[in-house]
Amino acid sequence: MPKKRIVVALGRNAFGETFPEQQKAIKKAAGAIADLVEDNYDIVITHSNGPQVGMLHTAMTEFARLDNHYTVAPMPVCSSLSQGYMGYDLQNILRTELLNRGLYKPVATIITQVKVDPFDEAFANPTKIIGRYMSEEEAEKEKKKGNHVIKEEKGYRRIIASPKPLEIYEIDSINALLAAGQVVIAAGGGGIPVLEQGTVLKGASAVIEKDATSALLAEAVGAQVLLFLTGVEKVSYAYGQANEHPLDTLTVLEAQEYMKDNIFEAGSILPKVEASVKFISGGDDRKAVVTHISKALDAIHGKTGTHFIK
Ligand SMILES: Nc1ncnc2c1ncn2[C@@H]1O[C@H](COP(=O)(O)OP(=O)(O)O)[C@@H](O)[C@H]1O
Ligand SMILES: NC(=O)OP(=O)(O)O
Repeated sequence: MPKKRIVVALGRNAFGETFPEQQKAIKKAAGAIADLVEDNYDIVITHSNGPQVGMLHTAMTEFARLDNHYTVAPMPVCSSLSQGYMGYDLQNILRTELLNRGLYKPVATIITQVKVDPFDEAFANPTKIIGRYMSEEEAEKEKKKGNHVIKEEKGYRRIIASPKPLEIYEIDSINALLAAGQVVIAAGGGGIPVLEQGTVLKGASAVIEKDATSALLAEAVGAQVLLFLTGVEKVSYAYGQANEHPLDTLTVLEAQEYMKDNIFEAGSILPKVEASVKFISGGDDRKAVVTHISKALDAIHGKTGTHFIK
């Protein structure tokens, strides 16, 4: 049987928020990915980084404040750091999982830059939540540093601009590794946002929505399947309300109608719906599926998950 290509987008719950939590959580993700390797897929993994990039930026800013030998790390540098350490744990733990199953398959992380438009309206309208919950006092401090915050039920969060991903610069490297039969981890945290200035790529102070980049990545590697592994088994209609019902399938037309009616929550499930619609609308014989991280293989075999259809 010819091999199929799949892009697996791991959500926040695949990592936890601290280093020890991350190592534990990734074991589950590694199990899901190894199942897909055994199921004969060529795999590109991408992942969230909201909590991690926020933590890194706060930590690097504090170091710089405490010791003038250090300078503040700009947000795109923090994005690259998150790709590095999250990719490190993921490739390491996945390698072990594969070896324990008697499979030898190299796993490599690509530090990935993604083009954004300097005139993207998102730069004037920050929406992307990063970092942990903060107290009112901490939120005030962030505002004084020039950062943006919003108030949620459980506390305050930092928000940052989230421009649209336009192009993946390292796509040839990703495709070369895939062609060599390797598992690739790429475009973590939506990719490092960069502005093209002649021959220079200049990091932008932003965090790209990883669901949006996942669709771009799936297109660019010629994937047949885009799989979002998140915290729920299915996308629901009227999530959290009395009339909530999980959806086995969503046609493009239904999804578009529901999006027009604001049925899906921005910043969580909406970007997965948008990305799924974009991906399956772009070609034939494509699948986009949203499910819980523990249900990856079942969902791929059509036993659960929300399946987007034309
Ligand atoms: N309509 C919906 N259907 C299913 N889950 C929803 C819906 N609206 C909001 N959610 C919540 O959104 C979460 C997924 O968003 P998020 O956690 O931001 O994604 P990720 O797993 O990629 O980090 C789900 O686990 C669920 O808690
Ligand atoms: N970059 C990104 O979309 O991360 P989250 O999924 O953690 O928000």
